[in-house]
Amino acid sequence: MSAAALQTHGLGISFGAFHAVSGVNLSLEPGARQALIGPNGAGKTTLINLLTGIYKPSAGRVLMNGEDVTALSADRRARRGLARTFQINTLFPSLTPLSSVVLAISERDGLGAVWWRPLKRHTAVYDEARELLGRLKLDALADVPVAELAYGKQRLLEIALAMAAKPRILLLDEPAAGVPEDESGELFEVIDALPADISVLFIEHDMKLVFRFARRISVLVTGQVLTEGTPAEIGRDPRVREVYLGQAHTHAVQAIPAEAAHG
Ligand SMILES: Nc1ncnc2c1ncn2[C@@H]1O[C@H](COP(=O)(O)OP(=O)(O)OP(=O)(O)O)[C@@H](O)[C@H]1O
Repeated sequence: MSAAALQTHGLGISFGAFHAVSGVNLSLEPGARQALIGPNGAGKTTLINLLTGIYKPSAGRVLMNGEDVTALSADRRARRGLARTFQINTLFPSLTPLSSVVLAISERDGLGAVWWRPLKRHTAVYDEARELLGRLKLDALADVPVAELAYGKQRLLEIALAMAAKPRILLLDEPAAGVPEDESGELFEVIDALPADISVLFIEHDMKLVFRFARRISVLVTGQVLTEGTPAEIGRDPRVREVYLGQAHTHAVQAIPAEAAHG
């Protein structure tokens, strides 16, 4: 059996006496489309920060493709194929999608400013950037300044920038946050259609999107994994409904299908 793309054993972090994440065993299979859900303050972003190496854990281990990367910096993990996006937009508003992706590819390749390159390499970077924009359904908008793009398109561009690093694992922190409902489905369709060998873990509060796109769901509550399973298993788990009751995301409870679509 091949090793999980990403795995944690007993992962935890405390801020003073507060255990923000504790005892987390998470496994992301190759090609996963896995959701990480949980009420506000459950520790989802903190867990992503532990996975990427932004935070050093107080306990436990992180493995990529079976190799222990717990001691590696965020940079080293990124170079091994771990990429992420943030809850908040981090784009340069005056650049175009094409120039943004060209810069990201150049950074990956450790190359300096693109205009100093031999023409052949220069063309290859632009070709790769255009192909990536096409994959993210942004090709028609390649030359429009970022500030003029619909917010859903900006969020897709963030994913394009993460993809420019050629990751094997992609962590998406609320990719549809702030995106109007009519655009968020399309955004997740693009995520779903990313290459099958890329493992995706996404944080998402909208249960309709979670149950439509996740093949597996991990539920985090007060820093611990309450349960993990297929959408069908999670949809019929009364404990999951219970943790959402009384939370700001009460509307999420209604959106949890009794019989989830995926098996
Ligand atoms: N650097 C830090 N120092 C102290 N406490 C922190 C730190 N980072 C996170 N926390 C706390 O850890 C808890 C988990 O926060 P986190 O942002 O990971 O939750 P979340 O599940 O992502 O929430 P949301 O869904 O609202 O984004 C919160 O109580 C938060 O205040």
